[in-house]
Amino acid sequence: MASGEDAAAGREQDSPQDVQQNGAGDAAQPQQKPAVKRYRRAELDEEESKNLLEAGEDDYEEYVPLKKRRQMEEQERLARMGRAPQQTSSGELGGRSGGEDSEGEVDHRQKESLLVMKAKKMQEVAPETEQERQLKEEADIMRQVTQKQALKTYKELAKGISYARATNTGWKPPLKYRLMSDDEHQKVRDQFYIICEGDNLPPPIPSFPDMKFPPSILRVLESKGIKKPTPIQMQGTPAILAGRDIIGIAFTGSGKTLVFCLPMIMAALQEEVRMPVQRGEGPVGIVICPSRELARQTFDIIEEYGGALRADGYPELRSLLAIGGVDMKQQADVIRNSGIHMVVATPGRLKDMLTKRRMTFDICRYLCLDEADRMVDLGFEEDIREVLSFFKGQRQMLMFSATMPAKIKSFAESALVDPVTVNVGRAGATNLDIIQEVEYVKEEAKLVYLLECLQKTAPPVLIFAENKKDVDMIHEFLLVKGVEAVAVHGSKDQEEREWAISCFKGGTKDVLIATDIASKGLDFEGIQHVVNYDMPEEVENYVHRIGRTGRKGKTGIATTFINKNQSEQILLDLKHLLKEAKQRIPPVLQALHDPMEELAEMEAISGTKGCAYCGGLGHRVTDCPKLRADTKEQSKKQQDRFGASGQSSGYGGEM
Ligand SMILES: Nc1ncnc2c1ncn2[C@@H]1O[C@H](COP(=O)(O)OP(=O)(O)OP(=O)(O)O)[C@@H](O)[C@H]1O
Repeated sequence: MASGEDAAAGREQDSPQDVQQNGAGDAAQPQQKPAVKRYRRAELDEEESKNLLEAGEDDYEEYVPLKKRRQMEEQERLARMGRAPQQTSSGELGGRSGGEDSEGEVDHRQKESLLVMKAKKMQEVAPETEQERQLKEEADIMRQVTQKQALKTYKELAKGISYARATNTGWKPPLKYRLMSDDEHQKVRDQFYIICEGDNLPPPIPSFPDMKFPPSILRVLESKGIKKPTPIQMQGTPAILAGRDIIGIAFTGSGKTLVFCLPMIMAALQEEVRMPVQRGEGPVGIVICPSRELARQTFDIIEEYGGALRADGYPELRSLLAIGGVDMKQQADVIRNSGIHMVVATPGRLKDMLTKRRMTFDICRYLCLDEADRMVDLGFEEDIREVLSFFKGQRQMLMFSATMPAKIKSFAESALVDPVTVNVGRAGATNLDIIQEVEYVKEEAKLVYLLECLQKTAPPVLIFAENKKDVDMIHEFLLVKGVEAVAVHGSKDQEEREWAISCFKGGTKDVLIATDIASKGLDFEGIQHVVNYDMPEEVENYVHRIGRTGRKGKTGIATTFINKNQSEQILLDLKHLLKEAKQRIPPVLQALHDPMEELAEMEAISGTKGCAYCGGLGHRVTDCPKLRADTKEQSKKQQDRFGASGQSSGYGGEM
């Protein structure tokens, strides 16, 4: 057997490149090597060279004795660490003083070398930069917040069931779209700023009749002045009609509701024609909304289109509004007595009805979460999970919102099968049809200034405030001043809420004052002005609030009062939104130190603009106030759950 030295020498002769690289520090040797190589090559004629190449000898390297090689390695290591090599007494270069290494010393060094060399190597690795450290930290945070249980039924989780293919509805785009190339489809998407991700993308269809809706539906659309699909409708509707799961993100007022309502009506109609829904059966499709008001609005839309179908002789499609604050027995009776096709619900009431077996999902195959991210934010995630567990098989799942931060998106994706993501504009961006004005108003001057602000436009005007107390206070003040105002917040009873909304929608009241309950999804006709009496604590709420104006392509104004009571972080988020929408930035916001200016490079590297958790553009996830608040809230919930009473705090109730 060869000695260690021989073996080592033999191995290293086999890999001449190592020698070549390691020998870089020896003044004489490395210069000699290429010379030897050149000399040998020069001597070889072409024939010999070919022979040697074939024989594998072209990589000839001069043999370097082990001792010398060690010296060279040591010298190189020292050079890398920035230290000058020491000269030994014998004049040789080496890391140790006192002359030559004995064989024993060589062996000893070989034994400890694995650990020592690893430690040395680690020292040699370049230290992490601040940017790298932060990116790592961000990735860790996002991993933790998105490491939630997949959004599936308990059975699917337990049995590891997952679906590989989207549901099949049998719907196909008209032939002319099928004959178009992918490039031609992409051109249409580009023209309307539609960003679409997924496999086998369905084509965008810029015409309602081409989506093959029955004439009754086309007539209602026309009667409402809805002539051409908006970009989200153009791409989202065909995808849903084809049976695909989708995440739809588009700015406020861009017509998302029809994207999921019309295909649900078609699915219900198809089911009724195939096998009529009997007493106690249903629904075929369900839409879940974060607030009762939004649920009612969506329900009214479905009723209208369903009614038009029936008037034209199509089978009756029965729908149900399942929201809190209304007698559940009445809702259950509708199902028991006649069966239903479509349900629009809030999560809490829906969960109750399913748990009490007043409704089943036996034939349900269509589920839409409207304002999906807000629902998770409002603490409905567990309710949705439970609701989902009542499904008996695969369902087509849709999620819509104007804001959809990364944490929700990944949660959503866990539930979707072969999804299509349709994005029109950046998720969380403000609608560009809104003129955004931000004014610094001292707390004590707000009420008086509000009155002045109401003169900016004709009614109807919408005023938002963060707290119920402020809503009541503003309401009282405006009533005293003779303004025709109504108010809505979560502590008012259902009847009062519905009355206020219908008065405002009907035009008998000029001003509606509300908490964020009315900020998501509600579609009030012709609002020209939204006043934010305060800046909401979450920037997404700002986007939803001001989005009540500037709808249907009309221009609107949003006035937001800010003062020193707002945190710098939310003001920075606001500043970035204004910048993005090319709005005037008031001096008070301009003066804010903006850490994001220094983090531009990091944004480019990570590919995430602003905060991946809440979507705010003025901070990174490591500084997210919402994440901090949510984490605190979660640990409080856990304490409550396992606290002295031993009782679960349950869900927070719907808005
Ligand atoms: N293609 C269209 N052309 C013109 N108007 C439309 C079209 N589609 C929908 N609308 C109208 O635009 C208004 C806003 O639609 P919708 O409420 O669905 O918006 P949204 O995207 O859901 O907004 P939000 O994010 O605030 O919930 C409604 O009054 C609706 O009737």
